[in-house]
Amino acid sequence: MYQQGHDPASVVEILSEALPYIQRYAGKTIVVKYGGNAMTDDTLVDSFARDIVLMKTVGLNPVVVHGGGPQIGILLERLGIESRFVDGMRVTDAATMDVVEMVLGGQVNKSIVNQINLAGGKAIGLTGKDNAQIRARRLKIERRSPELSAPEIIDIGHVGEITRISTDLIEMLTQADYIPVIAPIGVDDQGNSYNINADVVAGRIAEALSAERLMLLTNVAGLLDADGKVMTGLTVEDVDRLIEEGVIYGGMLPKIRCALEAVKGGVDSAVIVDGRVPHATLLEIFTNAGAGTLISATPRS
Ligand SMILES: Nc1ncnc2c1ncn2[C@@H]1O[C@H](COP(=O)(O)OP(=O)(O)O)[C@@H](O)[C@H]1O
Ligand SMILES: CC(=O)N[C@@H](CCC(=O)OP(=O)(O)O)C(=O)O
Repeated sequence: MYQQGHDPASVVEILSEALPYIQRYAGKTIVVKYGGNAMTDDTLVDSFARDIVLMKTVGLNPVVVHGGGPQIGILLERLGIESRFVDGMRVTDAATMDVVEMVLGGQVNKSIVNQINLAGGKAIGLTGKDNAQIRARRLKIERRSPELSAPEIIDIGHVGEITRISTDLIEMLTQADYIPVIAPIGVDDQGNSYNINADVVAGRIAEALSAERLMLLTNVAGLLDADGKVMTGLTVEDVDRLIEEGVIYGGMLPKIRCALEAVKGGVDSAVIVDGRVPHATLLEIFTNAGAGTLISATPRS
C-alpha cells in the first residue's frame, strides 16, 4: 500500500518491476525456511509475515518451514542443560528432545502462525507428526579418518534422518489457500519423536513438492568466501570444493548440503538469503537485484 513519505512514482515503478516475477511465479510453490537467528527481532518477524502473506496474495504458494535453534538454546540454558553440536546438528538426549518438541512445535510454531494471521494470512501450524508427514529414523553420523580402518559411528541421540515425506496434507492446505507452517519434528513407526535440522526438512519438503524455489533465511549475508565476500551463481561442483577446503563449516554445512540435494532432486534453484534484512524474501523473489547466494543446476546467466 502507498505510504506517506514514499514517492508515488517510485512505488508504481517498483510494482511494475515486480510484474514479470509475479507472472513467472504465479501458482508455483516456494518453500521458505525461516531460521531461528533471523527471528530474534520482532520487527523482522513482522516483515517476514507480511512478505509471506503478500506472496500468497499475488498467487504464489508459500510453505514455511521454521527452525528455532537459539530459542531451544535459551530454554535449555534456563533448565541447566548443556547444548552440544556435531556437524551443525544438536546432540539430543531424551530431556533435550522434550524441550525441542515444546519449543519448536509450541512456542516458535505458534508465534509464526500468529504473526502471519495478524498480517492477514491464513496460517496453519504443523509438525512432522501431523499426518505422520515427516517419517524419520535415528541418524548416525559416520566419521572417517586415515587412522581408522572402518568409519567411526557417532550417535547424537534423538536426531532424525528423513525416510519419507508425505505431501498430501500440505497440498490440501495450500490448495485451500492456507499457508502451512511446519516445525522440523519427525516421527517413526513406533511414534518416537526426532529432532531434525530445519534446513534439511525444508530441502526435502521442497523436493517432495517439486517446488520452484527453496529459500533459506539465515543470519549471514549469504555463503561467504574465505575473504568474507558473498558468493553466488554457484554450481554443485563449486560447493563440493568449498566444503573440502573448509570454507563452509558448522551450521552452514547442513544448509548448503540440503540446498544441493534439493537442486539435484529437481528443485529449480535454492537461495541462501540474509534474513536480517527487512523484506529479504520479497527482495529475492520480486526484484531484478535478487539477494544472497543462489545455487542452481546451471550458473545464473
Ligand atoms: N562459508 C560460510 N559462509 C557463511 N556462513 C558460514 C560459512 N561457514 C560457516 N558459516 C556459519 O554458518 C552460520 C549459519 O548457520 P546457522 O547458524 O545454523 O543458521 P540458521 O540458524 O539460520 O539455520 C553462520 O552464522 C556462520 O557462523
Ligand atoms: C538436529 C538439529 O540440530 N536440530 C535443530 C532444529 C532447529 C533448527 O534447525 O533451528 P535453526 O534453523 O534456527 O538452526 C536444533 O535442535 O537446533
